[in-house]
Amino acid sequence: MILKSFLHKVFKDREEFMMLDLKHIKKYYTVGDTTTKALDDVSVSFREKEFVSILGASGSGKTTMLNVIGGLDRYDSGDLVINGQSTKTFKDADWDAYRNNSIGFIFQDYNIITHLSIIDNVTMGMTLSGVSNDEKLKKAKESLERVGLKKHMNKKPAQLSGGQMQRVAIARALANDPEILLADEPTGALDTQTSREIMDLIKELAKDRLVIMVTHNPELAEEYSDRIIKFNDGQVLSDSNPYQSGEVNNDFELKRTKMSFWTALKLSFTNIKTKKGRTFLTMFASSIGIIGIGIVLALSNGFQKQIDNTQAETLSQFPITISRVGLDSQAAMQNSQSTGKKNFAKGQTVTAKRSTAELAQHINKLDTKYVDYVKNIKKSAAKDIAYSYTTGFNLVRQVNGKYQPVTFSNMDESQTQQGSTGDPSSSVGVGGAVYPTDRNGKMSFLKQNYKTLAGKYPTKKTDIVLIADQHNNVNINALKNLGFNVKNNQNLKTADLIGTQVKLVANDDFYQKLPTGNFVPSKDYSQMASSAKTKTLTVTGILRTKSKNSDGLLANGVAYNDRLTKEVVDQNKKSAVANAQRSSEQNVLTGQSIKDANRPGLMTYLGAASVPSTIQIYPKSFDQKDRVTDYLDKYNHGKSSADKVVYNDLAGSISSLTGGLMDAITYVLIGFAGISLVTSMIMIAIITYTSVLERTKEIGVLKALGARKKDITRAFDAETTILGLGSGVLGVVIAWLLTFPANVLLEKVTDLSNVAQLNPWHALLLIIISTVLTVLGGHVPARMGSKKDAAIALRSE
Ligand SMILES: Nc1ncnc2c1ncn2[C@@H]1O[C@H](COP(=O)(O)OP(=O)(O)OP(=O)(O)O)[C@@H](O)[C@H]1O
Repeated sequence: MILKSFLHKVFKDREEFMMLDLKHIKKYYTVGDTTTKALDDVSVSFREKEFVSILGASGSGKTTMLNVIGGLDRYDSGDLVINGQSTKTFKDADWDAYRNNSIGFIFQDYNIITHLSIIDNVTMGMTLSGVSNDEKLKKAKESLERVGLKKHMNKKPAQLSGGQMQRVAIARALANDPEILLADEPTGALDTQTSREIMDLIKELAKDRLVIMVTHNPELAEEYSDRIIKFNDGQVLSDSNPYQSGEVNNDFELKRTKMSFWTALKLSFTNIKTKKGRTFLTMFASSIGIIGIGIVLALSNGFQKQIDNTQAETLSQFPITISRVGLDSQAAMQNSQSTGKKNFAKGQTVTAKRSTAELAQHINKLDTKYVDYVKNIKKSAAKDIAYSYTTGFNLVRQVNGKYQPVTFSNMDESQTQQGSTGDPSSSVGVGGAVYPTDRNGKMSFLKQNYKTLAGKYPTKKTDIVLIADQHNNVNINALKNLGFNVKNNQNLKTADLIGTQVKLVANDDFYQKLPTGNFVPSKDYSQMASSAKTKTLTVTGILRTKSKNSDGLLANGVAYNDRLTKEVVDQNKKSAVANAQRSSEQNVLTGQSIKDANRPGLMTYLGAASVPSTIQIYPKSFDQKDRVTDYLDKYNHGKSSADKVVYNDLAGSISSLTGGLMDAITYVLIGFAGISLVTSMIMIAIITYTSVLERTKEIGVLKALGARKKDITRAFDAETTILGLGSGVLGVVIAWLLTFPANVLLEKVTDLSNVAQLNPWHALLLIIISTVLTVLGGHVPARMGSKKDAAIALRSE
């Protein structure tokens, strides 16, 4: 042990430790049919501290040997022993670390990364091995000082002379304090004077390390180096001072390298800065897709908001309607599916089948139980509920001094044949629109949706109104059926209509019983009019819709309060004719037998049944509508299909239609804009590929400094990240700016203000998409770049 340390000391003093040992190294290049033996069984050892020059003809394998020693190129066979450690089992990461920790490269053409500052060039190796910032800077300054560049430290590489550039390269090689300095014709590009200065410097450095220099200049080699090895055809021809044998200093340990993403970003950023114009154009071109999508989203957002607002405003006015005869959309759908088969039937039979329309028809049982259920809808969800009873109104009016029967219908009565259907409600006395009373008893429905064209809003149950459309048209049949003698397009004074009185006669006064047991309307109208039970209805106003949206809410013609119908039903329920009808199998008015289907209609007409024919529920707001429909759906849970009550939600079907339409348009437009995104992705791939080609030399230098494949990929990924982020932000900003002129234009054309609105979340999403797509597009060329052979990369021009 003591002996060993003694020997160690003695050998160390004599600088006789062995640093490198090449054992039968072979490196062949095969291109096509020819094989070049660049290194053909080379065995040579190097001391820990000496200055070795390698001479030889061009193509004799000098650079190849330097590259093999420096770990830039792999030997085919043999072994390279570093400090006693074989490199046969070295993995990529070990080679990377070896280059970084132990090797300093100096090249003929300096290989300075021109877009980085001098300091950054010098510190790159240390950056890769994760040396702290302060230490890096300190060491970089030291080594720059050592090569005599203290004064020029803040210049850009392009501002330096050749000699100065080479000094930077030497400073870079020194900065990490490597054991081995490899110089490939370091003075090849320099004049004699500068060459000498550089050689002095290298000689100085060789005092503490192994320097291996390839040169074509035998004089310089003779003058400066301790040992000259001559090469010929890949073999060692002569060696002026061969190393025989000796101790090995066994303290070889490698520190792994790793480039942080931050370093990669910095590297890419400085590179991008050297080509600002191109970068901006690239970003702009690839932002076009983002601009497109941004605008489409902004517009569709705005339009959807507008549509939603309008819908909420207008469609909430439309009631959910439950009629005695409803449309079962589910049954209708099933049926249309089964009849939708394309094939023609085979065989010689025909099938008896109910029609689609009939199958879809659903008879709702609007009994008291259901009415009570509906009455319990929360007031916060439904503001008004109108129950219409298609009960017959027995009406008479005095025309030209004589009472005559009239109706509230707006059908052309001369066209309908009375009694033909056996359901009098289809032809007589029924009609007109029923408007609901608020659930708190007030009559705000009309005030909300209609304004008075003439007269006043109704205040009592017996007040009735005429509904006109926005052009002041009133249904001519409604007027004729009230006994007015009018022609089409005839103008009437509102004063002539307001105050019109109609007598509403009770069943018992209106019908007389015949000896046969049937009932017929009595003919003595003036007596009916003066009966105690008769009510006087008065037209108090002519109303017109407030906005286009509520047009059609009530039918054009006579409208009356739902409480009036309820009162008539209650009155007529106990009438003789109703009682008779209840217990009769025949129509007590005509004596004809009645079909089952028509019976409920007839019963309600005569007031014998007090179930409503239609229930209209007015949701408080568009949002509350769902609560109402949910409530109605709940009633149907677990009921047989015959007991189910189906409703018609007109507003719902309209809104789902327009919503779907907007979505569809948006998707199509985004699809188009998406194509340009893909285009820009391809463009980025091409640009990254170009960048990889342009930076081949840089890749070689980084690898010589110990960068791993991953680090190279990372450097290019960082570049595409910057590009993608830039184009995303640019695209979003441009799209946002474009919303302003777009809004001005849209306001001029459509009267809608502030339609285009870019949602900040969408903007963020677009930036992320742009970045991710760009990085993806650039990743493949980045990988290609990282796989470039370092030795070949350094040889590239
Ligand atoms: N990647 C490669 N593919 C094929 N052949 C190669 C490759 N690299 C080097 N060679 C060949 O190997 C031989 C040795 O090349 P090397 O560059 O080591 O010679 P050199 O002595 O350094 O020459 P010079 O003094 O001109 O730089 C040459 O014949 C060269 O053509």
